[in-house]
Amino acid sequence: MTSLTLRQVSVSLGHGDARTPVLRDVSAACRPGELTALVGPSGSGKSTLLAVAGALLRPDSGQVLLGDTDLAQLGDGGRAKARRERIGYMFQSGNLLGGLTTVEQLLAAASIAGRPARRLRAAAETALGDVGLGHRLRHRADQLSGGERQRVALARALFLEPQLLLIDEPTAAVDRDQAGALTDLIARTAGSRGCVALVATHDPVVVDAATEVISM
Ligand SMILES: Nc1ncnc2c1ncn2[C@@H]1O[C@H](COP(=O)(O)OP(=O)(O)OP(=O)(O)O)[C@@H](O)[C@H]1O
Repeated sequence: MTSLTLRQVSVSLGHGDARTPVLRDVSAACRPGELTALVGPSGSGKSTLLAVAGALLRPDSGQVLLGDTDLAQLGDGGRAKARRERIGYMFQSGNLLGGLTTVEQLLAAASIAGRPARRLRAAAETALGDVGLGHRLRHRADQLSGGERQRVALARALFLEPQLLLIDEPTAAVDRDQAGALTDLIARTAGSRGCVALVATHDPVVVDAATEVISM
């Protein structure tokens, strides 16, 4: 199983006078199979850390180890491959495609990742069943509630079996009951799949369910 280790990661963002140090020598470790909560005040750099961990942003210095691979050392092609093959994202807005059904959302992600989408329909339906959406396979994203959209985004992130699951504020748009259910689902999935789940959050429900907490 693969862990995520950040060693002395520093990142500055912006250009010229607006250039701002956002992460300074951040070190952290996340174990596979566990939910790790990433907490800190607004603006402390949680989303930036997720972007670095997810090979979306290269740090100015430091190591970002996914297993033995230092993502900070990879070129653009290597980082794109790592994103496609090893990392699943669930970001705040969900980023679903309005005109597609829930099943098609997952198949589109598979296609983008270069997987044979046509052969994965049954697996997509199972993944949606796993997040409690087996009765919403033909609904389009714009016909779903906020919580249902979050669950589609989670199913899509998990569908391609990533080693690393990065999640930004999963419970921001849902009620308490749904927040609990979604958090359980993430923790259980990380446990059963053995993937790292790193979750940026302000929500005590998520923090209580986490085995590790990283404070920014
Ligand atoms: N392109 C940029 N140029 C300059 N500064 C930036 C840029 N993007 C983000 N920042 C700054 O970096 C800091 C960290 O932002 P980030 O989004 O990582 O924080 P966060 O902890 O996720 O916040 P929140 O909880 O509000 O989502 C903020 O102070 C922000 O203003």
